[in-house]
Amino acid sequence: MTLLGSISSAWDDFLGCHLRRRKEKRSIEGEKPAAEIKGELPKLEDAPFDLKGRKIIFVLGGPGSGKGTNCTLLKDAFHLTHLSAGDLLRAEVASGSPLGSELNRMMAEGQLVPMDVTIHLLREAMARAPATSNGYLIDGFPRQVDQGKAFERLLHVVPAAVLFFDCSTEVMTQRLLKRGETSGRPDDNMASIKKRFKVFTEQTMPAVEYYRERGMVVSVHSEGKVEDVFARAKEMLMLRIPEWATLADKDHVEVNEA
Ligand SMILES: Nc1ncnc2c1ncn2[C@@H]1O[C@H](COP(=O)(O)OP(=O)(O)O)[C@@H](O)[C@H]1O
Ligand SMILES: O=c1ccn([C@@H]2O[C@H](COP(=O)(O)OP(=O)(O)O)[C@@H](O)[C@H]2O)c(=O)[nH]1
Repeated sequence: MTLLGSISSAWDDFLGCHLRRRKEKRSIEGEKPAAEIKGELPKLEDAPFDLKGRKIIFVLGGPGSGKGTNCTLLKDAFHLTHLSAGDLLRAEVASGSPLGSELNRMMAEGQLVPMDVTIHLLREAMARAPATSNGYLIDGFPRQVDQGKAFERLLHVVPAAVLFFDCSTEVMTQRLLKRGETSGRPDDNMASIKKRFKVFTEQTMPAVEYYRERGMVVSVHSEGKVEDVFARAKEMLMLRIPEWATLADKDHVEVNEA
């Protein structure tokens, strides 16, 4: 078994312990014993998360569709907490932990990392939100139906909406190649981009469809100027969550309505 396979097994095992309350030990072939790898694993808590009245918005869309760009603008407009799952993972990589180096390898390949890592990082970051925060923009998560279900089940919360940025593959490719000139991200190159599109189509789009069937998707066409896309996203969110209209920066609202 490869190290990655071993780690995945350990992760599955670990999650299983929490979800099924079943303890199971597996020996790891390769560089590290299971116990040592498990020592690096996050502890997933299966307990209600106190939202303090805040709403959760999942923000989805293909790689380069504009999730991060719009979350940065929306967070300021509505005084929200923006949590990018990818940024949280990249911070773990930057920490230099052994877990981080495995994550880096998976991300450079465009693969999805085990969800207990992302859910753990998101939960911790959500708990650190300032008291002034009105809600959470969870950017780039869930990447699969099961990830979304696990998030809801483990935190005992239901998102208020799923903001979906709809963009053509051609435009996303151009943006990512341009971003790759300065981002320093190991996955902003043509080979990784192709793999990420495949994962998006095969694994993340079914999650978007799952939420669409639940009537939760707010779809925004994300081609065109940044300010236009942002105006559309903001308007759609205010329609979906009317109380946020009163939170929005009044100048912006007046400009958009003119
Ligand atoms: N409307 C837009 N027009 C042109 N470039 C954009 C637009 N929105 C985002 N970008 C650029 O495209 C790249 C990808 O956007 P980003 O927000 O990082 O997407 P994602 O978070 O979905 O991967 C970034 O370099 C960003 O500056
Ligand atoms: O919930 C998540 C979010 C991100 N990723 C990984 O992080 C990478 C970058 O994701 P991000 O959302 O930062 O960027 P995008 O691909 O949307 O531009 C993905 O390709 C995955 O390898 C993941 O596995 N699970």
